[in-house]
Amino acid sequence: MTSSQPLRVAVAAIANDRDEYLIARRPDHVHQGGRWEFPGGKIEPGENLETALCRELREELDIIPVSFHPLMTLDHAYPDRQVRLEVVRVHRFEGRPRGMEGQPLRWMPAGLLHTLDFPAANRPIIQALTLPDRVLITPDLRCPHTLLAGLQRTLAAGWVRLIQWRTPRLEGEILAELMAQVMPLCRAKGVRLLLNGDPERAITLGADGVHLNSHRLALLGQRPEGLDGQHLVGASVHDAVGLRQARKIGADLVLISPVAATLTHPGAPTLGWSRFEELARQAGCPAYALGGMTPAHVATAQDHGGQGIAGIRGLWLGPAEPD
Ligand SMILES: Nc1nc2c([nH]c(=O)n2[C@@H]2O[C@H](COP(=O)(O)OP(=O)(O)OP(=O)(O)O)[C@@H](O)[C@H]2O)c(=O)[nH]1
Ligand SMILES: [Mg+2]
Repeated sequence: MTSSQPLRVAVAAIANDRDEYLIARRPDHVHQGGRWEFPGGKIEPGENLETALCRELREELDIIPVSFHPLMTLDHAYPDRQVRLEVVRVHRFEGRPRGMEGQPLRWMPAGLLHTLDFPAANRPIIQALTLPDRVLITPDLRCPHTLLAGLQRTLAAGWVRLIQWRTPRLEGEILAELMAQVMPLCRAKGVRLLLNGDPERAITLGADGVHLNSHRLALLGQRPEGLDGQHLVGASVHDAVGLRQARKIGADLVLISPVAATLTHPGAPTLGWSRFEELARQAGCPAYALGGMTPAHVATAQDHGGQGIAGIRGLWLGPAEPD
């Protein structure tokens, strides 16, 4: 096998209605043996992803997937083989899963998957399953009271689980004091917050991670120091060059923009959904559509290989226009 021909694998993240995922233990004697996996297997010559998925799930679990959408495509080089995991999220299936090859099965909550031993290629899949389908970006306001009030109203609505805190006009002590109030509010609701700014500052201020704008991303040679596996690193990208850089530094999620026309950058050229899809498929991590997006676009973004949408409008409950 040459490096230009990775082994294509259909991988199924099968969900039940309690947001648990079905995992199986790989037999000891096979590649990555003994580790947990998402059911699936090699795409045979002449098969497409869908036919391979249906065959593998029948052979391994005796179920028929009924409703599913593409989650992500991952290229990974193990020392002994290159794989391309074509990951699908299965929402509905017929039948009751059984380990047809004698493999142990388990339903696991998304939030506990990271505690188990999976093949190294699986990390972005597990990240994707724990990340929500929308990212709230805060409006660029200067008044801490208005921001705090908007945040409280937004958190009370309960629809946001991940926030990119982007207030470029707030600095120094004012930002530090505000974060000291914001972080406990988010924690109490189980909401994660990424500070758009300097990675060191994000850690000092107790954020759950950092969001890198395209300029900061371009300057980095590696994942920012001090951000461990529990922290998240997000990045803004606009093209294939940005995406490569995001992969290089091990970003956990990317925001791809501008997908559609946006009030924030009026008149700027847009990518459109087909270009978004090309980029999302190369991302190697969950990709969100940004630019002119509202929650009504979540399904469209997912149909195009995205994790969901990011934006201010439709998510933030409070004044959003610059003050
Ligand atoms: N099914 C599956 N394979 C994975 C995962 N992660 C991962 O790196 N792989 C790799 O993808 C390849 C697919 O393998 P597989 O052993 O499931 O293939 P298969 O069902 O067709 O098995 P067979 O050829 O023994 O019949 C293996 O090299 C495996 O290590 C995962 O989560 N699920
Ligand atoms: Mg298999």
